[in-house]
Amino acid sequence: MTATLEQRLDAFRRLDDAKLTFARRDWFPGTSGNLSIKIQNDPLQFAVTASGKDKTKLSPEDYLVVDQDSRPVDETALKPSAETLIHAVVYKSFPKAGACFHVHTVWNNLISELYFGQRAFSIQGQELIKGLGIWEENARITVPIVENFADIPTLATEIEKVITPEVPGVLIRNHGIYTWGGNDFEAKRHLEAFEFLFEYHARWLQLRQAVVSTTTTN
Ligand SMILES: CSCCC(=O)C(=O)COP(=O)(O)O
Ligand SMILES: [Zn+2]
Repeated sequence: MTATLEQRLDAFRRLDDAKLTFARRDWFPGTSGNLSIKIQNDPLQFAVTASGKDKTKLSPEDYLVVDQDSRPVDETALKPSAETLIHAVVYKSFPKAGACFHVHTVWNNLISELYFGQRAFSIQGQELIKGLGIWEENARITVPIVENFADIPTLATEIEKVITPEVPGVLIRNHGIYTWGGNDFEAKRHLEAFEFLFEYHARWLQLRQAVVSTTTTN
């Protein structure tokens, strides 16, 4: 069965909301980023942003519906995001995922490069970890980091190998983050929590270095 018009319009409207919210935060520099909302699992169909668009703007040609092979379900001149395969990997790995968001920010890029040697970024004891749906006392999370392969099928395969149900995100080195959730509300909350944790950690490292330099020179 294919998605109904009502289901498509609902997904497109939700994508508009998420896109404009993230655009206000400058999370789509240089047309980067892509967003999707799942419409159905069996067979998989999801609405995804069209490739190369200015994601700070709304237009009638912003989204299309694709299938499990990332191919458009309808006749369209629009090209799905170049990274649609990664959204498909997320939905196939986690059938409960209902939305998947990808942004490039300075903070997620800095963290991805700083910790690429360990192939993961870990952080503990931060209140915003609860924003990821993890409520245990003094929780520690580990976000995997993969190489930024230019070949998207290779990148998607690498992502498929490292993503886990415990932590709803993956960093791509010097590229950005993919995060997901049961629906668009949850995926947005996860993205905001991740971005807070990345920025906090990067700023904390800077501040600590400044304090160490001041105390050793005085
Ligand atoms: C100019 S950003 C390079 C491609 C990218 O990483 C991205 O997120 C946007 O690609 P899309 O095809 O979804 O527009
Ligand atoms: Zn990207």
